[in-house]
Amino acid sequence: MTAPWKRPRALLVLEDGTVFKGYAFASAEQGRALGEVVFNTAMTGYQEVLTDPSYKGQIVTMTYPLTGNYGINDEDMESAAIQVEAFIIKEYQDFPSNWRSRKSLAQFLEEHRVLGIEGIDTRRLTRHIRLAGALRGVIATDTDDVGALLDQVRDFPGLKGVDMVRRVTCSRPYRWEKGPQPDAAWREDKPDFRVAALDFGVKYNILRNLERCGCQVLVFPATASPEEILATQPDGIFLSNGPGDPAAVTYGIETVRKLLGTKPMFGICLGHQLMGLALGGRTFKLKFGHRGANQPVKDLSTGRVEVTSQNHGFCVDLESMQDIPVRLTHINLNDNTLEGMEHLEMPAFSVQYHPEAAPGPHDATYLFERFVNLIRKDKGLQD
Ligand SMILES: NC(=O)CC[C@H](N)C(=O)O
Repeated sequence: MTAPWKRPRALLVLEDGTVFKGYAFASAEQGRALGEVVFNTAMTGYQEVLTDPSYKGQIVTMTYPLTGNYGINDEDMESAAIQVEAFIIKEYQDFPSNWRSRKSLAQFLEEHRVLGIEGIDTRRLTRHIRLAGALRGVIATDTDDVGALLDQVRDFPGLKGVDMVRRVTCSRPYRWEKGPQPDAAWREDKPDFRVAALDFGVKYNILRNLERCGCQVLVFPATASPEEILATQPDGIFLSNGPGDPAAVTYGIETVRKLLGTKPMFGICLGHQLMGLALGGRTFKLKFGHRGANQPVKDLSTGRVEVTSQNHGFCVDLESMQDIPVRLTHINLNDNTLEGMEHLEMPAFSVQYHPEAAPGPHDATYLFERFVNLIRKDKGLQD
């Protein structure tokens, strides 16, 4: 690890011409990284954020000013790799202290060849994004030529209209049991409910939660056909989170449309957005998105407020769902956007936020039990 005062200089150039100066604390030799620059307000959980496939195509900055102090462990991976395009922090702490820590954040970024920079005024950056909206940006350690970097950023297509799911979905089906297994067949010796999960960029903690609730899970690539999925005779269908613009995942929308009503269905985040689109609704891009661990969501049937973990830049348009037979179940208390819905005629429900947390509060884990109860009811095991 290079001493802070010897670290390579790094520039962050945003599409509107704003420039930030900092230092690379990991993978400086990568030279450049391009992506949509977004902020996450969680105070902890950088490992889960870095490995969440929903961040593909994005450069993430943490608003919490000190990062790296508890290192990287073996348990908090949300996928097998780092998914963000680059990582921006205020101050890097290179002396991890935690009983679970196996390596430092810098080592982790180096292993995955992902650029990490520090010394950025992340408060200014976040305030800028809040005013201007999420912006495309480039990080460079290999040049000071702002004009050339600006040209490069402006050539970058951004996320709108781009299918990012293809970059993160699994290449073939697999079974999940305490981790990805090499086979893709149900275990006949297990009585658990059988859930087919469509992998649009699934977070491991969702699969862990399904397992915890008594489900065995087969994970399918996003391009799997409805016939292929139904041929395995699942008891329920799960639609995962994932990166990018939901409207660009046309094949996923088509698959969800065909699967709706066949088996109980539960969607999270991108899965929720795809369900909204499959039902005939619309999605739009939020100004700067919701990313953090303290988003207040109201359960409209109980009036209870949940503090939730979130990571999304797109949203299902509430208005567009008005003539569709769904009940709105959850609403965001910060900006009144749609957070959850339930179909009135089919066993299907979805949420925009993350009941699996990772990182974040566990207020909403009851939704996994709700899914299992829906499966139970469908199988005639419960009224
Ligand atoms: N976490 C997710 O599934 C994100 C969904 C989608 N990519 C969005 O940004 O809105």
